[in-house]
Amino acid sequence: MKNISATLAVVWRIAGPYFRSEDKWAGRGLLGVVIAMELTLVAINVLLNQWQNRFYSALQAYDLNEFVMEVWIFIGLAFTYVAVAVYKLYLNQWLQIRWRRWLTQHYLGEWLEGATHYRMQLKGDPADNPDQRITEDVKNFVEQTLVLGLGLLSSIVTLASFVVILWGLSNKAPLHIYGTDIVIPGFLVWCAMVYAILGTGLTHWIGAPLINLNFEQQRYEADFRFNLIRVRENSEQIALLKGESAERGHLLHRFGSVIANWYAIMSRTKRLTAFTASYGQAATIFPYVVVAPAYFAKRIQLGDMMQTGSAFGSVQDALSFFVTAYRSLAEWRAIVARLDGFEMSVSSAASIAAREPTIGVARSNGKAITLAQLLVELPNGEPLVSADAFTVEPAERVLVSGPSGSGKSTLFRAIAGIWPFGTGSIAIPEKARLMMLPQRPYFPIGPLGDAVIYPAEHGTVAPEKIAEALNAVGMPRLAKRLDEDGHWNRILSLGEQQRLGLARALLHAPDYLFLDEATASLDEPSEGRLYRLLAERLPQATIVSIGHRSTLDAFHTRKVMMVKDGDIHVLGKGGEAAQAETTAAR
Ligand SMILES: Nc1ncnc2c1ncn2[C@@H]1O[C@H](COP(=O)(O)OP(=O)(O)OP(=O)(O)O)[C@@H](O)[C@H]1O
Repeated sequence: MKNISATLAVVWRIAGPYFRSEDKWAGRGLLGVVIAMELTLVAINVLLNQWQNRFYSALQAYDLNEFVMEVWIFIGLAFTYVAVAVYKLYLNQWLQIRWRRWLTQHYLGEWLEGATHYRMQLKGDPADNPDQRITEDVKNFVEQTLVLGLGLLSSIVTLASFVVILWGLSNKAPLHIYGTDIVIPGFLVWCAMVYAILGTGLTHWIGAPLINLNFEQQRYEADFRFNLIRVRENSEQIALLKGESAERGHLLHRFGSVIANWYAIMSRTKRLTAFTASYGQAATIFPYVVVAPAYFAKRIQLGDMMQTGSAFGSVQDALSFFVTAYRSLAEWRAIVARLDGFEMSVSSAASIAAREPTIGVARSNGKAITLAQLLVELPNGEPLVSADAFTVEPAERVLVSGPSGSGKSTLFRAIAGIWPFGTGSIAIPEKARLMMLPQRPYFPIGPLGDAVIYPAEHGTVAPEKIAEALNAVGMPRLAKRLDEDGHWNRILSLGEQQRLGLARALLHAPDYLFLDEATASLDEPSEGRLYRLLAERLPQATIVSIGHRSTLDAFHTRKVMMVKDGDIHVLGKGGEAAQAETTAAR
């Protein structure tokens, strides 16, 4: 019970916001109409149940006129039923897509807000595979919540209506054993209840492990898919290293978990189906057996008997709602748990700054970037880099060097404001625009022109300007292919990607440009040409580079070393001593 109310609280937390959103009137309106239609269907079922009594009584009495009239009534009821059922489904689907659209936009917004998606990964995110949450889980949540919610409502109303009918019928057909009437008020109701509750209880007992098994299955399937995607994305590396056999081993190992869990699901489902199928079969005959003594003692008519059978079936259907919906209920709870995990993870990643001491990145009135008492840590709390009273003046050209793994890239991440682990502060001039160029720039799949100007949107930069920038960085061939669609990270060599990265920097013209080994894959003369190009085109920009090549010194006005100090590195001014120390550390 506690579990159910906890699940319902979570469902309300996930579902509620849509019905309070800007689309609330459409959502509430559609939901209201669908509920009204669901109730209309229950009402028609009640009328059909009463119709059954009159119809079979007419048959038993060979009353042709009554028979013909009942046929017309049936046609009227059936026609209404079909019309309501069709539009109930149609409007339900309409509500589903509107709700799903809103929820997807909402989740995408929160996941992509700031660097939440990145922080979720850094924190060793427990809500694995956000792609699955935002696609399948959102879709299934909306679908199943409506199916189960409306099913529950319809069951409750059906139960109430047919309990009244069965109660009345019980008075007509008292329990008749060995020639004596035993009067138990509403005994047909009690029979139906006991039968259904017994069935529900046993089903829960047999089917409970399916909840967890289904949850695990989704996880294993998603892991398997994710690893296949990784192979596809890294197929060149794998082919070069002849890693196919290792990959096959890893993939089959992961697929093994899918299979093993599936066997467990099969075995449990077999037991559950054996029970629910037997239960369903027995339910067909059970009510007739119960009222047969009264019928054969001629205490009731065929019409009463048929109406009892159908009313009994409806009460039991309503009560057995959990029996028949068991599987979907189990899946639904698993979906709710996954969406809940996703929401928790998003909000925990988004609110890291509010909960833990973090690196404060603030806009200031000053003209320089200043690092004060900065200690950058790893996600597990280990200290990595420290910097204090370190300033980068406007238009300066700074080269940061130091051993591999000393934390240079992580320091850049901290300055960009996406690395929250650590303490201290980073001040950035109020209106300064920063741009980070990594060693491997990211290009969205699509037209080349859009890939170059990313994250600016399509059409915001004139094609001639893009073509000119590509010419300037030595890629005239690509300047003619701006409209061509492609997966540019796969098509272009790393050196070419780095040239495109610099073209992006020329087009965005940031005030501060951070180059994290952004030209490391180019030959030295080309690297030199590109640095001279940056100096010529972006004379006011401050450039901070990370690089290992000594040839880079010529393009920078200051060189700063990462100096080892115990377990961490300190960002300090370059000098003979520092240089010697870092060399020794290598
Ligand atoms: N997300 C992360 N989780 C845990 N450790 C990390 C993470 N990112 C980086 N590290 C660790 O932080 C250390 C510094 O990494 P970083 O990439 O900043 O080094 P670097 O000085 O730029 O190295 P290189 O010169 O090789 O590029 C490394 O030991 C790395 O393993």
